[in-house]
Amino acid sequence: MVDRPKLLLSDLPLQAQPALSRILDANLDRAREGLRIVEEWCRFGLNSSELATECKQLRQEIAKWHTPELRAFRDTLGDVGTELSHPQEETRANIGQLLQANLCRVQEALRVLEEYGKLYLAEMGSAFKQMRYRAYVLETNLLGYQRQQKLLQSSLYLVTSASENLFAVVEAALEGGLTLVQYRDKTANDDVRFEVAGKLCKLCHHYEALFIVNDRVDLALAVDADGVHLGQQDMPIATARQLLGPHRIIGRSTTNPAEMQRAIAEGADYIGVGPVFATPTKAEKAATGLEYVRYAAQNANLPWFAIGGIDPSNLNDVLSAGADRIAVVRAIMQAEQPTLVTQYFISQLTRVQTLRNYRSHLPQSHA
Ligand SMILES: Cc1ncc(COP(=O)(O)OP(=O)(O)O)c(N)n1
Ligand SMILES: Cc1ncsc1CCOP(=O)(O)O
Ligand SMILES: [Mg+2]
Repeated sequence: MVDRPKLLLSDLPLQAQPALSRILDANLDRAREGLRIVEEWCRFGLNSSELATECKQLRQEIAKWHTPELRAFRDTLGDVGTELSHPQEETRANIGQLLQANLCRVQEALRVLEEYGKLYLAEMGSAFKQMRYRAYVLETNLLGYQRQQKLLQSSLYLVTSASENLFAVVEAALEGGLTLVQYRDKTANDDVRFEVAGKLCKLCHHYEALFIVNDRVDLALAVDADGVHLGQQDMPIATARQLLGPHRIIGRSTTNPAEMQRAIAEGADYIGVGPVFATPTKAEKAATGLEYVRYAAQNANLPWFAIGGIDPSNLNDVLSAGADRIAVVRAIMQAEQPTLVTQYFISQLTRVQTLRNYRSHLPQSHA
């Protein structure tokens, strides 16, 4: 038996009853529909029973307030607002936008229910205020979960270098299927960095790729990036976590097992492993060689990216040493055809990941 609150519609002035009921009815519908749309993605897109359950519980709680008394005033034909829609409602560029739009719709509807609900029944206002906060938490958790999932799915990481064709090259790589980009510019002024990072962030999000900022937590926050990459000389992970909150990604560079273990203990979401080979992009850092890649393959229990001097000609050596994720600068930033190089890297990385995954499911005697 659903425990329905007792509504006191008859206590209201007569002329206000239909309008108030229609507002509540329409917004109860709106909130429930929006949540259903988000729930479907949590369930089928993210396979997250936790997030899907939260959507469902919120929906069910809202449904308790959707009484026959309220529905009785529904007058769809007489609703002057059914024709009104914003052009943005007609198109959704990607899942991120679709989720954002529907979460926003849910939060707006909950706010309307909170305010008009107070005229209806005192408890309704406070009940919907609680639900509105739950919707905010849901949004943050969903965003964080999406980021971690995307990170796990990313096998190729483009770290940018200053270039006249920066946006064209990054877009070409995104066209090739790239899902993880780091903005790295060691020399530009802050005003330039801010402008470029903001534009790159938008570009990456348009392609549903993650956007990470090198070194600078403040810049990452300023442009609403998905996270930050910190080297051994950059700020401690714990401090960055405090500033960025629990749902953004923090990466750490490592060059040896001790740094790797420390980064894991400190709560990094991923690590860089290298420079594997000597590279002019990071000339001051000695190469770790493939030995450290082998160590990472055996010991790292978080996503790790082999980095440093990797290109199509030596990719196989890195993969044979156990890597299944790589990060590159020059191989894409200086490529004549960044889309093709990206596609080549991703196809090779996917091949080894599929093979290793298959082998890991074989009985020991066949592996
Ligand atoms: C994925 C990834 N790994 C390592 C690094 C290097 O970071 P850091 O040691 O801080 O050096 P700079 O990039 O800041 O010169 C990286 N950026 N990305
Ligand atoms: C930033 C960084 N950190 C370790 S190696 C490296 C640069 C890698 O650049 P490239 O792919 O051009 O060798
Ligand atoms: Mg750094």
